Amino acid sequence: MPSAPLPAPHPLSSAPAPSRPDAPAAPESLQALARLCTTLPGPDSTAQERIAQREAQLTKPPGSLGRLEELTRWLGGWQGRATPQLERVQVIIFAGNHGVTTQGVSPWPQEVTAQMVSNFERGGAAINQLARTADAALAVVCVNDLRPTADFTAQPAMSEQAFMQAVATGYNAVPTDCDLLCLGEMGIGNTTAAAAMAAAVAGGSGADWAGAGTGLDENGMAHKATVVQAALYHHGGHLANPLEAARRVGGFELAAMLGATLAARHLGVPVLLDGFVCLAAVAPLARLHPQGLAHTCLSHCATPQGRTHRLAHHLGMEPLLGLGLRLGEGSGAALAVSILRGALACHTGMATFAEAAVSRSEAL
Ligand SMILES: O=C(O)c1ccc[n+]([C@@H]2O[C@H](COP(=O)([O-])O)[C@@H](O)[C@H]2O)c1
Ligand SMILES: Cc1cc2nc[nH]c2cc1C
Repeated sequence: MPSAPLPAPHPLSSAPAPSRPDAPAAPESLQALARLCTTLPGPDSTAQERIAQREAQLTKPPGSLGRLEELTRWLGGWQGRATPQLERVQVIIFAGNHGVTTQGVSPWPQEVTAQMVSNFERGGAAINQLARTADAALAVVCVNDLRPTADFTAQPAMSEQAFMQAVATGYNAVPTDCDLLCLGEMGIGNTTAAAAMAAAVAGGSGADWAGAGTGLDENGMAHKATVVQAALYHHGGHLANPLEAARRVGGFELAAMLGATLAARHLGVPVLLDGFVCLAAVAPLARLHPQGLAHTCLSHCATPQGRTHRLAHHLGMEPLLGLGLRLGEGSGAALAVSILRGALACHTGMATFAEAAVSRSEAL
């Protein structure tokens, strides 16, 4: 990826970079994974405090940059930097295939997953253009070599070993030195897996969570809802355990996104999540730890009434954008990078009241 010139650094960024915590090795069993999900580091509160102090000195009415101010604190808190940076932004697309496609839940054939991976590699997809404009590196990871999961209406999507391997693939894919991770996915049929995951984590029926995906009509959606419902019946009480839900009704790329999000937490890397599939994949982290998704930010929701918004609301998350995107690939996450760059540019580039000789309001 060609990289644009970096912005002039704020004087504080010449301070030595904090040493990154070494993440524990990828967990090898479901029990070890559950343990790692419940022993999560918190943000750097000193960095957050210093960011808030500088924010209060900048030439603007307090709070007037709205969510941008909160985003700068979020970035710095999880990076462990009083001056956050976005020099190395990484988009990772995890690709996987789904046995449940044999039930006719997607209007597209399974081979489109591999074909789109080739398209990503040749630079022809939307995410290639959006990652380039975000000045982000792009990596594509085919999970389980794109061999499909089992049809989860009749058996678990993955064995414990295959699930743990997919989690480790995601866990080990996160560069230790990146400043921000954008997650994306590609997998024909994965909105059915995401719908089942959403039902398992947030409750509700197949009809509550089965959407149009890549373009089903009303009849197609009704059929997809019955397929999800059949999976919910089949796996029953096992789905109360969020990691078992991810193994039984998730998918390879969803498991990898869960692993990547967990590694990012242990590495001090904030994460921008893409749409419905991405959110459903990482939702187990929120069920296992009350702050399990605090280092993540949901980049977008297609519509305020839609399923992604409903799931986000259930998880206490507020999307940054609402552009009607329903592509996947990490497209919304890549677009949201520019919002973070804007927040950071204001925080590092604005003059303080003292520097600019602007009088402060006595009333505030
Ligand atoms: O991220 C989303 O919100 C989203 C919504 C609809 C479709 N997709 C993408 O479409 C594919 C899955 O759609 P489907 O209909 O085959 O389940 C997969 O590659 C996703 O990236 C993604
Ligand atoms: C063409 C196509 C591109 C995609 N990108 C992400 N999901 C996708 C699904 C399809 C079908």
